[in-house]
Amino acid sequence: MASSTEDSVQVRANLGSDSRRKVRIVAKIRDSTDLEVQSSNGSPACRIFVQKPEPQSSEGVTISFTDQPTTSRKESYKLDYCYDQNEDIGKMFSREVKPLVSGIFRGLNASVLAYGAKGSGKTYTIQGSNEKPGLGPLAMEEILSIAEETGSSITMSWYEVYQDHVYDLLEPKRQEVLVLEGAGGRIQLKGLSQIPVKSISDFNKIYFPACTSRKPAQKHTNDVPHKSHKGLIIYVSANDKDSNTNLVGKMNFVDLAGFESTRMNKSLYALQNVVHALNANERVPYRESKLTRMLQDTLGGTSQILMVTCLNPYPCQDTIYTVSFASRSCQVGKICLDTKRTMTVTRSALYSPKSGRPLSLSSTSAKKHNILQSKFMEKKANFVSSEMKARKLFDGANPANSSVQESSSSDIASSVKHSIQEESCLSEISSAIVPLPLQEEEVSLTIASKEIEPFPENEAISLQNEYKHPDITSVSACDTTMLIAPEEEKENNSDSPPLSERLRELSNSLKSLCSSTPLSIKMPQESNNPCNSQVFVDVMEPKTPRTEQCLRFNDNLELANIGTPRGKFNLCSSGLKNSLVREYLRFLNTADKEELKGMKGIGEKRANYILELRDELPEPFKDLDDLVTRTDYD
Ligand SMILES: Nc1ncnc2c1ncn2[C@@H]1O[C@H](COP(=O)(O)OP(=O)(O)OP(=O)(O)O)[C@@H](O)[C@H]1O
Repeated sequence: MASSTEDSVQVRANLGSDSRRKVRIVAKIRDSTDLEVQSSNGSPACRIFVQKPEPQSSEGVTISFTDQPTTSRKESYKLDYCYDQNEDIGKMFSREVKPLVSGIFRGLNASVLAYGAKGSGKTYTIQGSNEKPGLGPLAMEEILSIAEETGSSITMSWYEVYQDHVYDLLEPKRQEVLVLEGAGGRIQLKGLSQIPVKSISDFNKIYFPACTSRKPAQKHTNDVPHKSHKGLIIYVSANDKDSNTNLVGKMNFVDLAGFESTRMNKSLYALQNVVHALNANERVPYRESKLTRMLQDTLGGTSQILMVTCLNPYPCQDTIYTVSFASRSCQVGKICLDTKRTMTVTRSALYSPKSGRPLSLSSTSAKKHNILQSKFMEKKANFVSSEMKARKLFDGANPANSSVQESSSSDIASSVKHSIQEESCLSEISSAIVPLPLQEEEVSLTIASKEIEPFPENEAISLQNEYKHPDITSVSACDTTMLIAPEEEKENNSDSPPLSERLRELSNSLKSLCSSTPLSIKMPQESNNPCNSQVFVDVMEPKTPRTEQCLRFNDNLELANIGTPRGKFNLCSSGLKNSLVREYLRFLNTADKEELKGMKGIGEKRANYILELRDELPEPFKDLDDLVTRTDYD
């Protein structure tokens, strides 16, 4: 067991200057392997620099990279702390994890998550080995020693999450575990074994063979790498003498799947959103994946959370992405100017508002671009029919629907104007965003970063006016964060509507758009209709047409026929509709009953059905079709 003079330092309590944040985020730089040292010839192409504050300072560290391969710009990222190659896991345990242990004996929960690119040291950090135990075994040792003194009992579980299914790793048959949500949001892991642990040698005998046995829970095809998350849960059952009650606390140590910015694991993506929402004090989208659902009670409420961002010593694009994500989650709601020219607005920019997916910074070849484009087009074509089906949800339910249909285009326009403006301001960036087809368990996105130029001066001025931020001078690749940033600024402003209100506004706009759509957009089956091909031209076009950017609403827009301004809007706005659909789905996946009922067209009955459906479906609503089948009930 590592000991350190810093044992007593309650680093956990230090979440930088922002006390609202729930998740402490530290980095750990892995030791270089001999091979890495040899192949770099002593002068690696890119290095990590860590600038640390004074030892007792509450300021975080600043991480930067030399010769950033993807952006050729010098960015710096702030985190709560960074453990360099000279600082071992024992030291990290003493400073970060040990202070959490006493809370577990008081009935609190905690999560320690290791996140990072492939091979960055996540398993080393969480599990370690018999010789060099990681944070999990070190915590178990500490917990066992306290349990001995206090007479508490300790049990453990060991699980794997693969392709949105949870498996019991202590069961030889790798039985599937059901994640159930009980009263008061209590998570029950049905079928997960929990075995008593009396000593650390007992634990090591169980844990390390289980760690090394990489027998997959399910059959994996040869071409898909086995990327799973593994978690160790340590349960403490302690007797509280004062109240004579039994307190149960648990600690969840999760070794997350290796991260690749170009092929994002779906549950990792969901976890990123959860971490971000926790730190930003926003509604937390736990239901977006099995992993986040099952972690809900060790992440939510009074839980203590530590995220360890593992870094390869010779950074690559994934390393920069990892640090960038971690830093954004650390800095939510703040704006930091990294260079004279560039601005990073740190907000929930884990995904592009246009694609709803995470962004990465690699370049894409033209060939791949074309293949993806056509797949993307297919998806968009389906979207038109989903959109039509989605109308069913509202048409039947909303007695006032006719008035929605009859509402003038200028009404619709004013309600979505803000979104359109945001979107059009982003068109330069979004033009370089190429969504890859969805894998069963992965979402992917690549940005051809080289194609992204800083915004022209006049657009920066328009952003400055629109978002009332004097520091905006230009925006470039990494700064896609700013797409959502204005909202964060508004959230900080007490006069501004909360996020839920904005989502409601967006969804109402969606309904208005859906209601008016048939007037100008025909169903895709009518393939000889020239209107359809025009719609798809818009969909296919990888570079958002400049005209869209210029297309502002005008009070005299006429109701639709394809040649009118309204018709043109319908043709050009599929991106907007798509974006609204995504916002709406996000709302449906996370809103509580009262919020659902606040939506036009959703009453008590529909809200109940949506909530039931959310519980029944193995994953969140991904498409409006997911709702349609159930909305036929009335
Ligand atoms: N701090 C460290 N000191 C020495 N060796 C390390 C350290 N961290 C990791 N390693 C070694 O680096 C290699 C990769 O580490 P590890 O398997 O933990 O990475 P990982 O991020 O879990 O990989 P994957 O994404 O494939 O699961 C292993 O051989 C491990 O022993």
